[in-house]
Amino acid sequence: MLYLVRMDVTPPRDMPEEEFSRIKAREKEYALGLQRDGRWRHIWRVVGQYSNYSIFDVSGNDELHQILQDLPLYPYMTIAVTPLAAHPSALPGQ
Ligand SMILES: O=C(O)C[C@H]1C=CC(=O)O1
Repeated sequence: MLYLVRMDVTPPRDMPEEEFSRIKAREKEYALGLQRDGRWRHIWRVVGQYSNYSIFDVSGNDELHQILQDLPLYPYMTIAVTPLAAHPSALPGQ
């Protein structure tokens, strides 16, 4: 199943920059792993915001929920999930 996910990150005000940098480095490794195995299909920065739009291709709600909950930045995120279905006007394979 495909999901459009928006993640808005609010960095903690009281966390030392070095500690937050370490969390971001773990987040990047985690995100790269999921991109390499095909489950995190796209990630795009929202211009001017500490936010992204991503497309996930996973088995369903439970897998996506686990993936999102395991994001190192999860405690500092607001997440919106939109499940996607095939559009009848889409070219085959799109
Ligand atoms: O920067 C972000 O948008 C938040 C998060 C999502 C992937 C990643 O590496 O960081």
